[in-house]
Amino acid sequence: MGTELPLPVSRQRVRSLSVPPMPWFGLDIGGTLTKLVYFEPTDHAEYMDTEDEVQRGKTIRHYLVHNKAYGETGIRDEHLQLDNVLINGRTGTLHFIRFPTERMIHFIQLVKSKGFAQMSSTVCATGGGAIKYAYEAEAELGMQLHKADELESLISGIEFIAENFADECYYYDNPLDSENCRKVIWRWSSARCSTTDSQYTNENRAESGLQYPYVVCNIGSGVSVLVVHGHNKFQRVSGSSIGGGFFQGMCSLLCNSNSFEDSIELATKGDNKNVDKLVGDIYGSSYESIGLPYDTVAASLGKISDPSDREHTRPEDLARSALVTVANNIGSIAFNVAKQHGIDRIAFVGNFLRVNPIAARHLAHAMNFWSKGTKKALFLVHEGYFGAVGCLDKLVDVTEMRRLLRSKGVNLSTEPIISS
Ligand SMILES: Nc1ncnc2c1ncn2[C@@H]1O[C@H](COP(=O)(O)OP(=O)(O)O)[C@@H](O)[C@H]1O
Ligand SMILES: CC(C)(COP(=O)(O)O)[C@@H](O)C(=O)NCCC(=O)O
Repeated sequence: MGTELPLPVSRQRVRSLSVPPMPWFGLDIGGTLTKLVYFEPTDHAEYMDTEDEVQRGKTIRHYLVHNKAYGETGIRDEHLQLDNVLINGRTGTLHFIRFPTERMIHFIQLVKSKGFAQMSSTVCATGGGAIKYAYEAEAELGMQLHKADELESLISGIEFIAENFADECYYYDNPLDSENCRKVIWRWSSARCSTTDSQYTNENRAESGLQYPYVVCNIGSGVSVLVVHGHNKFQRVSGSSIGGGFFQGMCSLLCNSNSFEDSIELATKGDNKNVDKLVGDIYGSSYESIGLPYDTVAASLGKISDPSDREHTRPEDLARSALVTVANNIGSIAFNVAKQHGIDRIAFVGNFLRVNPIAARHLAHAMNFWSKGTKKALFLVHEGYFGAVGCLDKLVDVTEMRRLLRSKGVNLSTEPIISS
């Protein structure tokens, strides 16, 4: 049976598919943050939505779209809202909501108390929490999650958004030059493929509109680095535990910071040169023969190894050092992956980059500097939401597969759909 499975459908065909009942949610339950994407259809007139579906949509819309904050910790990122999105054959608006994963049980109770569980017919879920909280969610709410793999959803979401929204990707020109730094839109789907490795071709471009290959570096609680060769073809090649969780943990310990936003605010006011030892501090100049400039960090926190230094250390400088250390370390891993695979484009995503242009600019500089300008760090506006979008977008492949299997007379069970 496996060999008879159809290839994924092209986007041109999706309008003709029968799709699961509305409303649709994509939920990415991560190590720190849960990301919820709500699709609000705007094309009821064209489709035969049942009265029941339209009514459900109105009730959920009233709660989600009329508010920007939910309970104590839920937030809707209104600035990220996408209108006129064609997803799984339907047109509508994507709304982006987040809350801390530690509130997940509370969230399940809230959904139950508002009676949304019976209403939301299609909840696609990904991230570690889709496994960890599956029992509670399904038992408490009496519904089944459509589970999808975290990294597959991530790539699927990146490709869906980057293909459909021309202004999604950008890079930095002169990233560390405070006067001349500027953000430049990168038209990913129309730029020429610039890979240096002849084994990679543009063969998939016609299908997806994007160029391959590219590297994705997802900076969430931890870090995953993936090489994407083509549509649905990727490999996780590296990772690190020194990511967003480590940064916030360090700021909590070193600076008594209670939130990510506070840590970023501190780091913005700080100067890591007060606590980090630079190449210039050791050499008195740059280390030219191996190409290390004067202002490269040689040793993070290297200036405060003596206990007496602690009295004069400012929390702002420590937060900045933690931020730069994490960014440089990730930059080094991502650059080495790109170099090893001969790839010139590295897309950095994940919520560590939220309200965090300092980290993005350090990453951009690192890619530029170490590749002598041949490799480009790309950033995406929807930073941490790609997994949630991707698991929703993947619904159509699963639906199509089920429909075709049914049409071939295969008796499908009522097990949750698990795409792996
Ligand atoms: N409001 C926030 N609360 C907590 N962490 C945040 C927040 N905004 C950004 N972050 C950063 O984003 C990281 C989580 O990124 P995310 O991509 O959502 O990963 P995960 O899926 O592991 O939760 C945190 O470790 C932190 O560094
Ligand atoms: C385990 C994870 C995929 C979970 O994803 P996250 O919730 O951090 O976004 C990620 O944290 C990770 O890849 N950590 C690094 C593990 C390592 O390679 O060292």
